[in-house]
Amino acid sequence: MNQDANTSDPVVVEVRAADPYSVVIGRGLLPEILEACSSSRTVAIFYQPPLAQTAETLREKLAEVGVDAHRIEIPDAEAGKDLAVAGFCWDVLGQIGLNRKDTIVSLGGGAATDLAGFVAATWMRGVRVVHIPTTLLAMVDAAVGGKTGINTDAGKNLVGSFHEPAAVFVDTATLETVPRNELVSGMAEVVKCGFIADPVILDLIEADPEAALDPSGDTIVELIRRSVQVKADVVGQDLKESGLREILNYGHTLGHAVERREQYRWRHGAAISVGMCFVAELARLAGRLDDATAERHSSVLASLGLPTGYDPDAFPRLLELMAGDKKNHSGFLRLVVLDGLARPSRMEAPDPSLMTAAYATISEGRAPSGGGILL
Ligand SMILES: NC(=O)c1ccc[n+]([C@@H]2O[C@H](COP(=O)([O-])OP(=O)(O)OC[C@H]3O[C@@H](n4cnc5c(N)ncnc54)[C@H](O)[C@@H]3O)[C@@H](O)[C@H]2O)c1
Ligand SMILES: O=C(O)C(=O)C[C@@H](O)[C@H](O)[C@H](O)COP(=O)(O)O
Ligand SMILES: [Zn+2]
Repeated sequence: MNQDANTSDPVVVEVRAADPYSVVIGRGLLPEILEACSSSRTVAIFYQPPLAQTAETLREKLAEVGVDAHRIEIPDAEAGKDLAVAGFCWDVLGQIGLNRKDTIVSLGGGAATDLAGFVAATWMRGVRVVHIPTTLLAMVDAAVGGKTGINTDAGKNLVGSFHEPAAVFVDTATLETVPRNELVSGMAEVVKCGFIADPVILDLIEADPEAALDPSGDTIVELIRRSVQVKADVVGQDLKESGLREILNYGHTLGHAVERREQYRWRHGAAISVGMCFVAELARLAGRLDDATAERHSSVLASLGLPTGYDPDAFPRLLELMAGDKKNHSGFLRLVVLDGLARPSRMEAPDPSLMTAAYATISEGRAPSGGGILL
């Protein structure tokens, strides 16, 4: 959102939901952001600490067009997805008098869009939210589709709401300050989109993984556009995850368990990278996925620097944690698996011996405690 960044014509992906909205992808999107917010009398900008200067620039520009804009810093990363932080945000909204004609803006990674989206969903039973995702992961995934939430002692994202944004502004110039490990983490969700729906994504990454990770290159913009399109197509058909949307949870059943076991010190993308390798191997052992597609998981994820296995001793605990997954029915584990490339399906009540074997295969040779990969 740097006002000095080179501008070019933005690409727009439409989310054809009940209340349609646009995901605008480009560089230097400040004019579009101001236009999206300027009909509100009051705007609250919830931002993560590294975005303080950007938040101040946005606040000043909104003030120049007569908006009573406030910037409110939230704790970084998963520490922000917390009930006490949501309570703090509600208090601030009360103090600044934000009402149903007004707008909440999120500025930051997926933890910021999830928290601000949740606060917007609950304040006055729902106010407008505009997302400005600033990590790769938030651009391709968290800012689109209306899933909002916080973590509780019972698990990750167990408290939340479906609350779609009024608009999403993906300013790719913001990627230039994102630490490399966060870019790598975001690539896991990009790869997910490749396996579940758009294999061209995998071809682009395999052709040159370093180019894919270049925050100012053309490849990353194409990967963002394709991933956003995958997500938009899915959530446009099934906002509330009554069926199709579950495919976006590919790799997340084990991945969320790893995140919790690591007390959120692992990056989300690193954990779901392991989760995708696990379900690929499980589907292969169950005779549902061909060897080449299964092996392609670990090769493409490893080429980006993502982990493909985890602590060999952790599986009993991970199984306990997976029992709380939101996709489970009637006490049975339900996993998203592939029956082929871009052919997502479900596996219900998986054979425990196959799961143990799949986990052992991906974790072979790993050090206990996950090998210290925090990514
Ligand atoms: N709602 C959804 O559909 C959805 C989808 C995927 C992930 N998620 C959630 O998103 C979260 C992960 O998001 P994330 O990976 O973006 O993590 P994050 O929000 O924790 O951000 C990662 C780090 O990058 C920093 N950062 C953000 N933008 C920056 C910038 N431009 N320059 C420098 N530093 C910057 C942040 O301050 C943070 O330290 C998880 O909680 C996950 O559950 C939600
Ligand atoms: O949008 C979705 O639907 C997803 O599942 C996207 C996931 O990448 C994302 O991590 C999401 O937050 C997971 O949601 P949850 O319902 O499994 O908590
Ligand atoms: Zn995810």
